[in-house]
Amino acid sequence: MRPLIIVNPRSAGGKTGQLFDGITGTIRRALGDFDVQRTERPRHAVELARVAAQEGRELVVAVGGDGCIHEVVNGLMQARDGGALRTRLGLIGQGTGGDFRRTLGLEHRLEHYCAALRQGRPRLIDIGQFSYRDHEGRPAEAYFVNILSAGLGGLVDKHVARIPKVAGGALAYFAASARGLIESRIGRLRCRLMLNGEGRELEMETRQLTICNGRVFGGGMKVAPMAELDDGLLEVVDLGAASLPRFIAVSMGVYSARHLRHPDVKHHRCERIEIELLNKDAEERFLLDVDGEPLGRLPVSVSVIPRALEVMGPP
Ligand SMILES: Nc1ncnc2c1ncn2[C@@H]1O[C@H](COP(=O)(O)OP(=O)(O)OP(=O)(O)O)[C@@H](O)[C@H]1O
Repeated sequence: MRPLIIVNPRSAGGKTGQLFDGITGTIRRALGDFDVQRTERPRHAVELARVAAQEGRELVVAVGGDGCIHEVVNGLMQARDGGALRTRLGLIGQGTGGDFRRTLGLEHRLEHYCAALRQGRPRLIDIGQFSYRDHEGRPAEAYFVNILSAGLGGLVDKHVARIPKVAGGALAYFAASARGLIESRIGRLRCRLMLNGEGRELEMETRQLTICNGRVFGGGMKVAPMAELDDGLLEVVDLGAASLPRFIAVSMGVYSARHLRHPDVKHHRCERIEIELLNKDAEERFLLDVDGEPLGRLPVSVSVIPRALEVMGPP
């Protein structure tokens, strides 16, 4: 069957919708004939990708930002649960963040994306599976491909989603981050980690705990440079509970991965982690950021599914 291209026309502040027709010729030269579906609403890409995999398509390409990739991965994984195992994921990054493609080693240029689709190396990568509470407090389950975090990141995402991006994505992120920082609360967490069949329990105070399959989040922050997409492991990075000025200094270090040498920052490794928030009064401000999307809140239980999905990486 022909590849399906799923386009989020709203990504990159709506630029993708305007630009896509202009790049179809280049994509066709790389892929041959394909079908296109544009998303009509949030989470529509989950449905489109699931049906595409159930129909037996060999390749589904996400054209959009990290949110679009997240949704397509969720659709492919839902289909995989029903036995549709062989659909590969391809990427043409169009969003503002581009965090997942950085771990994959894909440069943000159309010819590089097309080369990966045409002659790329299919990589079998791990996928995170998690159960959580949605914004209304109802139990829910989903998958992530890059990074799930609890704390400040989810609060920032919530504000990003509410700020109109007319003034530009970067300004919206800056305003949302500033507001998130001011409102940020320290979470008192109880975590249970499993590695090689052994469990251990940790209590910690933190403003941000990240559970990483990929390396980069927040539009270029190298929070887990040690993460490998296919090692069957999750890297857990705790950014600590410092006062705001010190926490901001730690966070700035994440852009160059300097944070790992900071005494406030702790690193753990696991195959599974359960996280519970002990100070329930912080619940509304200690939120989940999942592949850049504000999905809900704690408690969360996360496990890695080793080598679950094939992705077209660079040649
Ligand atoms: N037709 C649509 N109308 C409104 N929202 C949509 C539509 N299609 C997808 N979305 C939503 O757009 C959001 C952002 O998508 P995406 O991540 O692809 O772009 P971005 O935010 O520009 O990029 P990045 O996440 O890399 O910064 C997602 O939450 C997705 O659910």
